[in-house]
This record gives sequence, structure tokens and C-alpha cells, in this order.
Amino acid sequence: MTSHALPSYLNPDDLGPWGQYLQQVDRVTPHLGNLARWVETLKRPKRILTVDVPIERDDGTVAHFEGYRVQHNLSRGPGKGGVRFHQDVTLSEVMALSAWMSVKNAAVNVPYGGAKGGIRVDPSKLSKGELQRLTRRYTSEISMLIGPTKDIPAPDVNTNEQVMAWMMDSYAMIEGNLSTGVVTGKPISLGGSLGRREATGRGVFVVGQEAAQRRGVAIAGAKIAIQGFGNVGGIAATIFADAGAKIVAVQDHTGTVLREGGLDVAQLHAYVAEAGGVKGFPGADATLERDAFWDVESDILIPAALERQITADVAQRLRTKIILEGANGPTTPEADDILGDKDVLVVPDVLANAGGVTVSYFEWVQDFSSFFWTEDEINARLTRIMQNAFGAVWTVAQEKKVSLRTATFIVACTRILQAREVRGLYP
Ligand SMILES: NC(=O)C1=CN([C@@H]2O[C@H](COP(=O)(O)OP(=O)(O)OC[C@H]3O[C@@H](n4cnc5c(N)ncnc54)[C@H](O)[C@@H]3O)[C@@H](O)[C@H]2O)C=CC1
Ligand SMILES: O=C(O)CCC(=O)C(=O)O
Repeated sequence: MTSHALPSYLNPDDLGPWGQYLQQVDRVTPHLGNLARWVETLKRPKRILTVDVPIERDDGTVAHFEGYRVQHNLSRGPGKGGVRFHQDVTLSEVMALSAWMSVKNAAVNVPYGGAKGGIRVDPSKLSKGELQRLTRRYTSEISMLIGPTKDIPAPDVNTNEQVMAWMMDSYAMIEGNLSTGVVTGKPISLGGSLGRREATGRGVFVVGQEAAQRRGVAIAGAKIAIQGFGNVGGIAATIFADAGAKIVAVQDHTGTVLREGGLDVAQLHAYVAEAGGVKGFPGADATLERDAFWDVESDILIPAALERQITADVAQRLRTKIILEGANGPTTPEADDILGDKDVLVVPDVLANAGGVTVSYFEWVQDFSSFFWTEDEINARLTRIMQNAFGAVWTVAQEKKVSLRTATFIVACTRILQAREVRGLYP
């Protein structure tokens, strides 16, 4: 007897990120052969934890925030994936982000399942003390799920090395041991890895080089537009600019700045550190209305902010040759189809932004062995893994005549479901 009745918390008509992920799974299913009988596994997160996170505000009042940790799939190893603090975090979003982690970790073949966490909060409205109390309470509430061999969080939107240090310390207080391996993306002084802060942007650059070479685009002189100037977009901007590309437009949550001849990325970083965003940058030729960002002509577009930015309407308007998805889930399935018809090469999130988790894996390995590598070693290994993953996906895409997204899902879901099958279901 089989039952495919959905658990009550899963909406098959979800119109948010989870629904977007389900459509991506439907596209890979015909390519999974006999493993397709296991595909339902991918459509149901293994574990979902929703937590209430109360904190005492500086003014003495008590505030409550909703937090989540979702472990999507653990067939290939412990859960792994970041923690997001953002006012728009929803369970649908965290479920999708955890599922994309399963696919990403399998695509670059690091020995992890997929997980993700988040709190619905605008951290810019909290003092540093409130942020620390929020992080510590959240860690305590999810402590039964996480651990160095169970589930290992890391930074995502609006979380950073300091937040990871507080998470590690809170967990260590509960466990009574050092526990550096419980989170990655930590400060170097606390078992963090050289190169982790830059790793996602560097990985975007490595796959960007591979894609550009196959599309006959020279990186030197290429026009690049970037949405998001944080950890991923900001570092990618620096590395591409250092390689001779022109960063012609940058958009963040404060505004959009433009310079035909290329923005001075170092000056833009210095300005953002002071001003809190790109709006008002004096080194720009012009500023744009938010929506006009998508009309800027470029050779390479890097969405590096949030999900569902490239909709069907945006895809129709885009004038670019290559999209490197630094963000998770920036392109809807309808937009994917339009971009395919327009022959725009989309390097999907689950491949393009996998550099971060790859160096997180290096950090975890270094913490276990208490033996730390040089930055050159880390960058060389990262580059090799990203190039090999891109090459394998490219070959599948050519053979099966599918998009790079579906090809990445073919490679990754095959690995996940093979592990699921060989483990078996019986006690
Ligand atoms: N940090 C990491 O290692 C990894 C992050 N990612 C993904 O990359 C994306 C960005 O993450 P991070 O750079 O870490 O976050 P971050 O918090 O460092 O930066 C986020 C950036 O997005 C901008 N932004 C926010 N809302 C926006 C909006 N509505 N329009 C335009 N820009 C907006 C912010 O101003 C900021 O510049 C997310 O999708 C994240 O899941 C993916 C892999 C690893
Ligand atoms: O470094 C990690 O463990 C995960 C980073 C992350 O959240 C992501 O790749 O989306």
C-alpha cells in the first residue's frame, strides 16, 4: 500500500519558493530512471522545527520572533546550510532554501544533506545586545537538532561571523565542550577558515569564467550588473573587477547606481561601510529607479540578493548573455523558460553559489583535525571543485539537451536518491 497524501503543512499549490522548488523537481523527474520511485523523498522535508524566540528588549519589554530550522534531506550526511535573519522569512522560504542546500551539497559532492534556518526579524531594528540575545535564544531552541555530526549552520542573509561565534558559544555552553564544528563561517580566531568569507563570491567568479569561456565572452572588459552588494555580490564585484570586468550597475536594498565605464568597487565598498547602502554613492554617473535595473544592458548579470527577482516579466526585458545566480532561488521557472528561449545561459544557484558551502566543508574538516590550511591551498581546492562540478553539469546538459539547472538537478538528485536507496528504509 502506498500513500502520497501530503502532510498538512505541505501545500502542493505553494506559490512561494517551496512551490518553485517543487516545479524544479518535476522537471528533473523524467531524467531519474528507476530512482524516480524515490522522488517523493525530495518533496517532503525530513524535519521541520518552528520555534518561538522571545527576547528582552533594551527598554524592558519582551518581544517574540518566529524562527525555523528545516532539515530537508540527510541521506548523504549531516544537515548543512545557513541561517537567515530577515523580516520576510517564511516557512515556505526556509523549506525551499533547505532543499536547495540538499541539491547544492550533492552537486559539488560534499558529504552533507541539506538544511536551513531563519528568524522573521529585521535585525537593523535591534541593538547589538538584542541581536546577541536573539541569536543565543534561537540557538538554544534549535539545539536538539544541531551538532557537529547532525546539522551545521552557517551565515546567510544578515548573519555573519559574529552571529556564528555567538551560536557556537551558546551551543558550547549547553554541551559543555568547545564544539567548534557546530557552525561554519566563524571568525578565524575561533576555528574559522581562511577564505570562507570570500568563498561564495569566489565560486561565482570561477563558474563565471567557465560559462564565459563557453559563450565566447571575455571577462576583461565584460559589462557586469549585480543585484546585492553583501557577502556574495560585494565580493564577486571585487573579484570580477580585479579581473578587468566593468561593474556597470549595482543595486541593493537602498537603491541602484550606474556607471557606464565601470564603478570603482573599492570606493563603493568604503562608501557602503559608512552609509549602509549604495544609495547616494558619489562615484556613480546616475541612479536608477528600482525596476529600471533590469533594463541595464550587460554581458553578465549576477542576482545576489533574494529569491524570485527574475520573474517572467523581467526575463522578457533582460538584455544579457549570462546569468550567474549568486542568490538562492532568484529565477522563477517561467522566467527560466523565457531565458532558455532567448539563449541566455543561466548558471543556477545550486551550482554557482556552492563555493560558500564548499569552504564551509573545508572549515569543518580543519576543525575536526585541528590542522589549518593556507589560503592558497583553500582557494586551489575550491577552484578545482567548482570547475569539476561545472564541467560535469555542462556535459550532462549537452547530452540530455536540458538547461544547466535541470542538469545540476540530474547530477545531484541522482546522488541523493542513490544514497537513499542503498541505505534502505527498514529498521
Ligand atoms: N553568504 C553565503 O555564503 C551565501 C549566500 N547565498 C545567497 O546569496 C544571497 C545573498 O546573501 P549574502 O550576500 O550572504 O547576504 P548579505 O546580507 O551579506 O547581503 C544581502 C544583499 O542583498 C541586498 N538586498 C536585500 N534586499 C534587497 C532587495 N529587495 N533588492 C536589492 N537588493 C537587496 C542587501 O542590501 C545586501 O547588499 C542570498 O540569496 C543567500 O541565500 C548563497 C550561498 C552562500
Ligand atoms: O556555508 C554553508 O554551510 C551554507 C551556506 C548557505 O546557506 C548557502 O549555500 O545557501
